[in-house]
Amino acid sequence: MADTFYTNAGCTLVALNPFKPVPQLYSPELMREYHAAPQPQKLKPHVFTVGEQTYRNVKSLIEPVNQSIVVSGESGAGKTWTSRCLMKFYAVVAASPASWESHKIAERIEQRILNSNPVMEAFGNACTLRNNNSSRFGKFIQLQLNRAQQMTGAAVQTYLLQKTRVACQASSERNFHIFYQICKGASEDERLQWHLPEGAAFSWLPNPERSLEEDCFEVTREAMLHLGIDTPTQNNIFKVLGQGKGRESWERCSCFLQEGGPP
Ligand SMILES: Nc1ncnc2c1ncn2[C@@H]1O[C@H](COP(=O)(O)OP(=O)(O)OP(=O)(O)O)[C@@H](O)[C@H]1O
Repeated sequence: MADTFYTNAGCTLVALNPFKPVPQLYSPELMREYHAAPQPQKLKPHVFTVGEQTYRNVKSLIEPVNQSIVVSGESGAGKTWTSRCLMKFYAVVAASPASWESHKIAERIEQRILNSNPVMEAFGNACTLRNNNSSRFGKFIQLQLNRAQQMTGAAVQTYLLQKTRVACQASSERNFHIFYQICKGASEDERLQWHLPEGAAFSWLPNPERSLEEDCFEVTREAMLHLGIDTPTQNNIFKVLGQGKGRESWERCSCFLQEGGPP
């Protein structure tokens, strides 16, 4: 009721999911305010305080020591959101190189880091009963800084992807977003190539009528392009996904499942 979504519990920041947009809480101006504050912990509790404190820990030590932030909580608590927020924060604060050329390189790295989110989410997230955009995998994101604390790269390691969702979904849940994205977003030509007849229903793509903001194929394609996955490679990927939706593959999948083999 007070619109206060963060509080401290010892050294842990507790975040409450507002379940509504609160743009002023994540503006670049606020990021810079926490970044410039002499003592950010004296400002209101915020995920930017954690981000800044961690950044300063790397900076202040003579021999830099790796820093980790653990984001945990139940499904729908806001972990994905919080991780995205931290990545945006570092993209702003860890990118003020001196020369124009290095500024351009830093900008490209940031863009790639941020573009990894829609791709990971299209292929690894799905609509569940608890969360329309639920991550069905865990991830370890590593942001790499150089000695001047500028972002020079990132690596993402994923684990425990819920592969069985491809073939089995609980009622009222959906398959991975990417399948709905290609079904809804493919052009007539692509439909032919990817074996997606207009208006066809697929037994393992339940609840396609639900229209989610995550169904946007264009965003995924654009992000893939920025990550260096060119259009012919993308087409091959989507073709495999489209072909996998045929009845025969589905039957083979369910057969495997019944026999206890890999889906
Ligand atoms: N700080 C926030 N401000 C506004 N909306 C938020 C915020 N945090 C979360 N949300 C909303 O809540 C939804 C669920 O959050 P999120 O997907 O981050 O949960 P999660 O903990 O990653 O869940 P899962 O474990 O299922 O992947 C988001 O899609 C978003 O709409």
